[in-house]
Order: sequence, then structure tokens, then C-alpha cells
Amino acid sequence: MSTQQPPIVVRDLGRSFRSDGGRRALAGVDLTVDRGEVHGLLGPNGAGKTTLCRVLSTVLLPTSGYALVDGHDVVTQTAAVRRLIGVVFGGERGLYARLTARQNLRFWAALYRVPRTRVDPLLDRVGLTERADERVQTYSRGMKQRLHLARGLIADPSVLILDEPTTGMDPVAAREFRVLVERLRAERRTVLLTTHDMAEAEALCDRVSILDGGRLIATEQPAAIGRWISRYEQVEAQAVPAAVAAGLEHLPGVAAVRSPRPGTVLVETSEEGAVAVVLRYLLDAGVSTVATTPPSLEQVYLRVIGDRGLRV
Ligand SMILES: Nc1ncnc2c1ncn2[C@@H]1O[C@H](COP(=O)(O)OP(=O)(O)OP(=O)(O)O)[C@@H](O)[C@H]1O
Repeated sequence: MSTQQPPIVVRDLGRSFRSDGGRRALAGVDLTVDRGEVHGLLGPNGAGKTTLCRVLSTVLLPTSGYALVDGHDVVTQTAAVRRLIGVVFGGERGLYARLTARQNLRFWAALYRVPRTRVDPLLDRVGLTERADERVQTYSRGMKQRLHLARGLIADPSVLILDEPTTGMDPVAAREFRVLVERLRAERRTVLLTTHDMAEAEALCDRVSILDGGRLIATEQPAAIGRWISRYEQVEAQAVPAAVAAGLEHLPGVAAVRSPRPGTVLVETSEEGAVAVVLRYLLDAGVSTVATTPPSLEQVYLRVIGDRGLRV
């Protein structure tokens, strides 16, 4: 019966911290995540992403509203919720650095009362079989994070909560990790993941929710993120004569022109196609050291939130 419901339902959820002057880390959050969906949580620092993950993981109580995992209330049915979820908070927390990956997983298997025979297939699944008998302290960030994921999967959960799983990884390790997440989706597991990386959210997520100041301001398809990235792309150019730099400001779709370092000009755009206009202008003016970069998450927030008429 409970499996008929969406795996994650959050209604009017709030959480405030007395130690933070009663400031609301979450306020009136509504969210439904469907089965087999990879749902991204994007937001600037302090937006409330981790707080939401912690409430859903039953380690933090909400101060208002409610949250259900497969129909089970995270406050009153914690045991049932914990059986359904796997949590990957990442970093160094929760890994025994002096033990090997195999020893770590055997320890957790015992803790979760699952048979040891689950350990080897999990090591294989996250690509750690060859290094399974080396101490975790010798592992790269990506390897540690894959071990975290194996730990999160040990009790075969239907819902995975991943808090910034790829932060600090090099691009190759992050891509390998995303392949593992894709596989979770293929198995119809539900994934809620927080990220600061818009390109990652665009590549991986079925939908993305944007949190800001504890409020969920939008739930979007990743295509919207792709549009933002291209709309707000930036152009960085070196050795730009002052007269040429001055002309940049008058080009259509140019939102701002800054000079982060002498001789370097950073052009922010706010319309699709504006980057091409800027590049053509610079090349015609003889400036050849140019590069385009995606906007930072913070820049996109400021623009998107501003465009929606919300406070900036
Ligand atoms: N235990 C706590 N005590 C007091 N305030 C807290 C606590 N945990 C979180 N907060 C506050 O709640 C707000 C939301 O924090 P949260 O960690 O959920 O944000 P976040 O979106 O995950 O940010 P980041 O991207 O930096 O991890 C912040 O203002 C933070 O200071």
C-alpha cells in the first residue's frame, strides 16, 4: 500500500534554530519526489539544503509541517523511514580511515544486520574491489565517496539522500560517480541530491528544486538550467584596450562588464546569443585571448530570483 505513494512528500515543512536567533533554516517547503526520480536541490550557501536532507534522514526534527518517506512520517515512524533510506553525507565523516573498505563495509553490514555476502558485490559495484583491502586513509576523495555510497546502499534502500556527493572531486571522479547515480535511477531507486554544480544538476537530475533562504522558490526541469547557463554565460578576455572595453557595455544582451585584474575584462550576459555577439565584437577589435565560462550558481540565483521579482 505504502509503495503506491510518492517516495518523498514534504508539506509546509519548517525548521528554525534557536541558536541562530530563531532564523528559519526551512520555511513552508512543499516538495514531492516521484519514484525513480533523481531530484536535485540547488541553492546558495545556507539555503537550507542540508537541513532538508537531515529532516528527511530523521536526524533533525522539523519545527512545523511534515515529511513522509514512502508514506511514513519522519518524526513518528523513524524506524520505518530509516529502513527505507540510505544517506550519503560525504566528507570524512563516518568512514574508519584506518580500516580497509572491506572492513568498513563488513562493520556496517553487521550494524544493519545484513548478510556479509552483500559486501563483495557492493565493492564491485562502486569499483573498489581492487583496492578493497587497502586502508581508507590512502584513498582519493572520489574513492572515499564511492565507499560512502556503498555504505548508503548496504541495506538496499529505495530512497538515497546524497548531500553534495561530488564536491571536491576532480572532473573524472565526479563523472564516474554520476554514472553510479544513473544506475540507481535505472534500478528505480529515488535519489535526492544536493549540489552546487549546475552542469551536474543539468546532466543528472530529472527535476531540480531551488532553495533560497529556507524557501523553495522553484522546481524546474533541467532544460531550464541549461537555458540559464547559456543565457548568463560569461566571456573573459585578456589585453583588452580601454576603448574596446568601453564599447562592450553597449552591446545587446550585455549585463555587466568588470575588470577583475588589470587588462582582463569579464563580460556577463543576460540573453541567449549575447555571448556570440561579444565574441564577434572582441575578435573584430583584434582581441584574441578570449574564453567563455559558465556563470557561478550564485550569479544565476541573483539573476533568476531577480527576474522572478523576488528579493535579491
Ligand atoms: N545546528 C544548527 N544550529 C543553528 N543553525 C543552523 C544549524 N544547522 C543549520 N543552521 C542554519 O540553517 C541555515 C541553513 O543551513 P543549511 O546547512 O541547511 O544550508 P545549505 O543550503 O546546506 O548550505 P551549504 O550549501 O553551505 O551546505 C543556515 O543559516 C545555517 O546557519
